[in-house]
Amino acid sequence: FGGHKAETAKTFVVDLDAPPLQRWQKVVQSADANFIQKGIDKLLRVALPNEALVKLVEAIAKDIERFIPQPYADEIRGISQATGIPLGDLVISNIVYDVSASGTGRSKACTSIVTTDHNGKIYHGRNLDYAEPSFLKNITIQVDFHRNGKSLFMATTYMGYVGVITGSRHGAFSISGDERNTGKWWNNLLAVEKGSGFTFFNERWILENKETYKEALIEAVLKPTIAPVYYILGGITPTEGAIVVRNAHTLANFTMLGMDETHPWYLVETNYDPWKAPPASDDRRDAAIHAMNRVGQDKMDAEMLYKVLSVPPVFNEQTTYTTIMSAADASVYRTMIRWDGPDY
Ligand SMILES: CCCCCCCCCCCCCCCC(=O)NCCO
Repeated sequence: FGGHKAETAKTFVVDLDAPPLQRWQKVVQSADANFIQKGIDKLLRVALPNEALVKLVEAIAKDIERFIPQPYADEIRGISQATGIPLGDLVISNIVYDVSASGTGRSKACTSIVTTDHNGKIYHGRNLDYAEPSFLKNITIQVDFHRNGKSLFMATTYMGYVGVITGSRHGAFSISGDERNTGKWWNNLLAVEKGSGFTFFNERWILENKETYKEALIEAVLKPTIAPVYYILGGITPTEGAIVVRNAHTLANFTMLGMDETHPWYLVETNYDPWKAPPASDDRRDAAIHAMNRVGQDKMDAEMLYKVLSVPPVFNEQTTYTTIMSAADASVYRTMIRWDGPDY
């Protein structure tokens, strides 16, 4: 692909003990607000193609006190104050997944893999694929969330996006979210009104508040989300890995490491239910399985997992970044911005 090289994403510290309004100031002070504003405009046009939906989402974004929970509301407000990007645009960008994920969605692509090496060490890798990838590549960052003066968890996000789609809490668990396009966007909006959690605010909440893999898994299974989603979790011992398939309010299904007889040492999730065959038009799952089996458990490590996630079409024109993490080993957390992908 292309002639460019992947680059390591820059890391910023966000101090959870600082007031929410100020937490992201150092992160966004280097941001090109004009570039982000233009990118948001393009991204929202693709993600929210329906005029009725746009109007409803604008109404939600105006009523930030009612719909957006703390501390996220104040964090987004602080980013708006620091950059001059209108608050409503930032709110909509931060909840775009929840209000748009549906069976009528645009192209689907994202891959998460949890694997064990021959010693039982867990590696968790993911490709984050989304609309407007060249914009998103430009704003991809790693965030080292601190509490009590110490690193609590690492996450990969986009500048201005305060939810977490990919993250690892040291010595405990890692988690990634893949889009599940099974619902209807109007049901997602009704769920906002009912007070369910925004999917990637929930994921961040789990990273901030749950101290073990087991606790994180229970939360991912039980906590209602606004949109359907696949949460993929990795732990720190050889059997700790799971795909949690959520239908917004309820659990749809659950697969654990070891359950698949053909490859008990790893789990692969793209954007399709594990018990159904993926569509022939977008079979990234079998491509990933084939690549994992070619490497084999004996040779599996962080570098090999990165190579698996670099095999087309697992790696594709919408891939913005690849993160490799291992909750048991804080030295393994690396996000590569995929400038080596095909131009979008
Ligand atoms: C102010 C910040 C602007 C950035 C907005 C970024 C929005 C990103 C939303 C990402 C949602 C990710 C869903 C999971 C990934 C996935 O499965 N992708 C395939 C389906 O599109």
